[in-house]
Amino acid sequence: MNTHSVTESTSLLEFVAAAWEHWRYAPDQQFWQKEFDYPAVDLPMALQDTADGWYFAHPQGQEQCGLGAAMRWQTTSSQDFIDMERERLKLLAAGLSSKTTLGGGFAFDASDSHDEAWAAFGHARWVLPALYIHQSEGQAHIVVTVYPKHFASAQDAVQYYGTLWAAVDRPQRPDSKDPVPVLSQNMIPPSSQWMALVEEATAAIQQGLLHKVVVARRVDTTFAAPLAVGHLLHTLHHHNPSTTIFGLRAQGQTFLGATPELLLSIHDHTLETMALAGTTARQPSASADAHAAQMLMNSAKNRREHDAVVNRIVDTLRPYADLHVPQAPQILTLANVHHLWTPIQGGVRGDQSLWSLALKLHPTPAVGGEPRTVAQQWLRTHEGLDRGWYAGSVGTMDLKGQGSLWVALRSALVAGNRASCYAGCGIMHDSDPHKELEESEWKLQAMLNALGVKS
Ligand SMILES: C=C(O[C@@H]1C=C(C(=O)O)C=C[C@H]1O)C(=O)O
Repeated sequence: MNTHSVTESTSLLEFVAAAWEHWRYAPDQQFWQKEFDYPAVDLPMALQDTADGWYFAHPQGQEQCGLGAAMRWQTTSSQDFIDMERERLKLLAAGLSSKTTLGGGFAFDASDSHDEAWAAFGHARWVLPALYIHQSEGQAHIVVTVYPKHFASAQDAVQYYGTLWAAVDRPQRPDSKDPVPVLSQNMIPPSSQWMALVEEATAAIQQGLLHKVVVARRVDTTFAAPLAVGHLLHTLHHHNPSTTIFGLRAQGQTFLGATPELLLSIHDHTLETMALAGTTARQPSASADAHAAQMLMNSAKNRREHDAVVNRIVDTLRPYADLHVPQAPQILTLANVHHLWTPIQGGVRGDQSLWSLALKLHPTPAVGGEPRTVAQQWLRTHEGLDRGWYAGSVGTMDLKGQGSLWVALRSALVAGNRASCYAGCGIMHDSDPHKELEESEWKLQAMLNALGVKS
């Protein structure tokens, strides 16, 4: 970690105070960092108690959480989309450890004008957390990063870190089991209108304007009391153990979900990504479930929908990596649905960072369409929905430019007692609007079940 002259034996808050005092005599050292180990804590609950933070839980059991901000980058206008590649290099030059982890992501459409509902998140948002916690197997590893310039005094700094630490270091709280009653529910757009939109998409494809487009819808639910996001994250994890659970908080609002789809990860010059497209519902009996998966595998419409994603990913990444692409998809089975899935790996040539390659990939035709710019334009003029960060990307990256970004699916924006859940479906020339509506409902279930709401 970064050098500092504060002794190893100091407690977290003593370190914060000492960092501020030392900085007055060594102002050239902008950041002060310290690592320590601690018994595992309830990170979803810590996130719930912190207005600004992020959380990821991985299927293999590791959790990552950032609380508060030592530095924050956020863009509210599409003109100045943040170049995190440049910011990453600046942080390295400032002497921060290359293992320093940032969390954040970006909206689906960088040129979209966002609804008020998404204002807290902006177009893109990355945070270097004041407290970073990585934990697995009952052990937490904590990194404190202090940027003393933000604080008028050591006391100010101690107060800020003290509040964050209080959210972490507290007794286990009982998890509320009862769902919060629903007051009202609103489909955006109403089902019949959404099916008409799917028909329009099909017509545009039949006319040859585009090959595929993913059309989304939203369900807004108002509850009788504020939602507890810590509890929601626990429930999502419990119901969807093979997905990546994410929660991002900005100004007390939370964007959270259980995504099965990796946009891109890069570690040690090896990249991983996937094509995930083509969907069918799970069935109650084992034999019917296996039959449903086989039908999906044999479905010409789903295979074409899937191949559009594989081909786009391969064409985009081939100039930068030696790719291994399986000949045929496999079945990925989740709590509510089966998907067609092609995992793709590759050796990255040169120094391509996560950020630079992810921006080339996003949005894949799994959430946007093909051709990409035509589909984006079609969605802007027809979908009539501000997706915000839904189908955008969320993840973590370190200062070496490594990390993982997921496609923000099976997700909801939660603010107080309101939740907006999103889902979309890949439309091809032969899509049936009724079937697509049904498919969007299976996808919505991941969030609605966690909220205790029947779709
Ligand atoms: C767009 C969503 O999911 C995407 C679309 C899929 C499909 O059309 O079959 C499958 C997986 C995801 O890539 C969503 O969940 O909202």
